Amino acid sequence: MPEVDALKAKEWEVGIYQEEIAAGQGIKIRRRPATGLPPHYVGPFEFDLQNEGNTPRNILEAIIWSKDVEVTQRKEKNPYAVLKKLLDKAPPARDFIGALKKANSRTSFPGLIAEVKKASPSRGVLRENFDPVQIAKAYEKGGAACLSVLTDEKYFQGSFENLEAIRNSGVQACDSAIDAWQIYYARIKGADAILLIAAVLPDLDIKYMIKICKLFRMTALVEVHDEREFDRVIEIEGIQLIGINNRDLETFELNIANTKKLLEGERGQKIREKGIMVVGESGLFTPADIAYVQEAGVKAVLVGESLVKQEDPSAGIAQLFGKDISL
Ligand SMILES: O=P(O)(O)OC[C@@H](O)[C@@H](O)c1c[nH]c2ccccc12
Repeated sequence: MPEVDALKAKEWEVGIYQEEIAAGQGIKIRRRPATGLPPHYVGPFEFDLQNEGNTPRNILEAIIWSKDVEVTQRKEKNPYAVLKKLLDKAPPARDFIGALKKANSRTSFPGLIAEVKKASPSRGVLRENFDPVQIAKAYEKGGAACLSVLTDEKYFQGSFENLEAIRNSGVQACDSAIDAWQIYYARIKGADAILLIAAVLPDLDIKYMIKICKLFRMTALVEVHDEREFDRVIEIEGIQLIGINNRDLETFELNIANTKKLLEGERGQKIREKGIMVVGESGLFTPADIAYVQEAGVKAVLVGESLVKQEDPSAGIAQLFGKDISL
């Protein structure tokens, strides 16, 4: 069918154009493998070249490629027309940043976003007897201001069902969002916030997704890992919450000094001027770690492993802060 081929050719051209824009912003993660065109469209030489790009370069790229396939399939089952109707039935989004601020002034510690995460690609299974609702309740009892719920099934053994089951505290859907569809779906399942990763999303996508969040009264937590990502994101209008990930998602390397590095000097100044709240993410295990990122300027922290691994996640929070921060 020639029309189908023509459409494929067009999609491929648009894809290449998008990859170029992303690369120009320093984004190394490719949205999908370069599968190339039907062989009769390009010469055999180009076709071979394209297919060289069909192995993901690192775990983050592997996650994005499989997410792209997943979202495409999910969209077919639940197209926008269906989601739009369900949106009205969803419980309204709650003030995620407000909850963090409140916790920060109540405890004088950074507001805690506690993560409900069964497994991760870097650490494997973190907790065998994993009951998401029970863990969420323990987090709340222990004084967490908000929750982060992994929805990715393949790499984090999470799900949207887990998200839906946990609706007592402010919840953030933690997934590699690459498409607006995921924001719609997360909102329907009860999410108040969503994570957007600057290492994956070009500026225009971030801007677009922030608009959708605003429309749904959701909070976007925009995650950066290095100076370049920070400098891109800080210029985007309407961002209220920036996360600094101490974990490099391409290499898994952890370094909590990353939070400090990105908040020093002019960057720290700028973020304070703009009144943007900063979340210190990943690799926080001790009261000293919490004190370190707080000293660097964060008003909130996102913590998974060190809490979810504890038999009693509630007690885990008190251990992490060196103090009982429950009401
Ligand atoms: O388990 P840790 O080291 O406390 O990290 C939590 C959180 O920062 C981490 O899970 C995370 C940060 N950004 C992400 C993006 C996708 C998946 C997971 C994440």
